[in-house]
Amino acid sequence: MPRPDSAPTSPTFSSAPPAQNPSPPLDPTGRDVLGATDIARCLRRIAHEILEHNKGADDLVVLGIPSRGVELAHRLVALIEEVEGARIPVGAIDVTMYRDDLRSQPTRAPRHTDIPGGGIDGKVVVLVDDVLYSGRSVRAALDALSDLGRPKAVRLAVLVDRGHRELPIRADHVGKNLPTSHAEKVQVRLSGHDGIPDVVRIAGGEPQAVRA
Ligand SMILES: O=P(O)(O)OC[C@H]1O[C@H](OP(=O)(O)OP(=O)(O)O)[C@H](O)[C@@H]1O
Ligand SMILES: O=c1cc[nH]c(=O)[nH]1
Repeated sequence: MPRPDSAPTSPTFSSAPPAQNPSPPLDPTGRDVLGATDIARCLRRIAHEILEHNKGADDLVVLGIPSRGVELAHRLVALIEEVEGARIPVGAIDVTMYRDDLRSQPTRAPRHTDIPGGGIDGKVVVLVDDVLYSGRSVRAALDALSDLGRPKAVRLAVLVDRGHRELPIRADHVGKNLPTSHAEKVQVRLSGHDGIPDVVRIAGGEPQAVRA
């Protein structure tokens, strides 16, 4: 969902076009933990946190991790722009080829990388994703970034941190911390990407009735 005037100018780094996988269905037995209003509120707070930490919008570049991180990145940038009245470079960074589980999941289709015209050298890159779990997607994103340039700093914003990190990675900005069991799955659906109202649902795990 690039903005009309955000077509990247040189340098640009593009891989394959976005894979259009249909969203898997939401688990009808899951429980909704965030709705559209909650998600909007989380994003507004994160936008303010980013500006506060960066002392304004100077040098910011916001990159979403496909797939839903890209929609969230665009939403965050719209909110930051609303506050700052300045255009903020926004794009996407595909992590597929940098994953350490490619051998065990060889069928992952490459997604879309779209680095804004000014590149990332010397910039404060804010990586955006919907869910932070093992941390392996973010690790892959850091590797992908290092092939594209040398940012002054990299920060991480996620809508949901569900815990269970397998790597020493933490988010700087978190919409909602959701303690989960390994057996559960956090399902995020966003109107632009999924064509249904925004929702975060926890699916799977133990049946509600036997939960402590
Ligand atoms: O911290 P991790 O263990 O890496 O898990 C988090 C990642 O998993 C999901 O992406 P997924 O690869 O399932 O693709 P999707 O965004 O298309 O759902 C999610 O969007 C995060 O990117
Ligand atoms: O629960 C999870 C774990 C990883 N990625 C998701 O989108 N949800």
